[in-house]
Amino acid sequence: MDTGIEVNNLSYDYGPKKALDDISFSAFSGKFTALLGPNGAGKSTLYHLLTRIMKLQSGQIRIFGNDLKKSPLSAMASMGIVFQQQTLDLDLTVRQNLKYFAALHGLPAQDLENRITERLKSLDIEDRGDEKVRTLNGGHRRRAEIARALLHNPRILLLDEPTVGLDVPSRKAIVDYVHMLCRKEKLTVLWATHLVDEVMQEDDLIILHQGKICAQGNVSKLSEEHKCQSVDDLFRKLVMSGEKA
Ligand SMILES: Nc1ncnc2c1ncn2[C@@H]1O[C@H](COP(=O)(O)OP(=O)(O)OP(=O)(O)O)[C@@H](O)[C@H]1O
Repeated sequence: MDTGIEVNNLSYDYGPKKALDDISFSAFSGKFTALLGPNGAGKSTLYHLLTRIMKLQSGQIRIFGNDLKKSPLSAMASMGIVFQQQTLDLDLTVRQNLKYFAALHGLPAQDLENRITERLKSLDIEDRGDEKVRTLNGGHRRRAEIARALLHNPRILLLDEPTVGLDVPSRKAIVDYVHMLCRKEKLTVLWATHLVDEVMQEDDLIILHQGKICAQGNVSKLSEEHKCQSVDDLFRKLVMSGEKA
């Protein structure tokens, strides 16, 4: 199993506020790694460092073995990103948004229409392709953003709380789709959430709390080790009670 993301001894502070405190973890190809943490745990800070929106202060990030600081372009080219805040242009159609992204990233024009169609089909929104994003509901907007993030066939998909504000069926559809995609395309998925029901038994889990990792590993193994029946139990035990893994 290839290591898509390797984070070593990463710390980040906003002045006196320590947002990440010496965290280390790996995320692997073909694995859905859930980064679970309550509000303020440090999830967005980590995503901003992984996507180079913010500069590293201390620690190291490797993307498929390459230091993100030393080889930023190849690392970034292998990433698809879905941010917490929606970033589609509401007055463009779904297809226009995807084409604009392709142009910005210098993707070849050849066969682009077909590739867009394929991605929209796989997310079950092909019929909405020529509609302005403004007319779409939150779930369909999110699917369009995922289709866009996958257009350049990245090996890593980073999603920062992608289901915030969605209703339960839309949430479930997106969670299921990304799990399926992860298996099928052997993607390294890092999925930040504060919702325990988005994590499945076969996933890898990182529990982040107040900038520190309180547990990490395969969900089934962690549940067994901590004698927990569910991710919810595990989260309560480790985060609420402050027990260390
Ligand atoms: N620009 C900033 N200046 C000062 N403190 C900040 C800043 N951004 C984040 N923080 C603090 O750093 C900590 C981690 O925040 P971060 O946004 O990374 O957490 P999060 O897990 O993504 O939370 P949320 O789910 O609410 O977005 C929090 O205590 C937050 O208040």
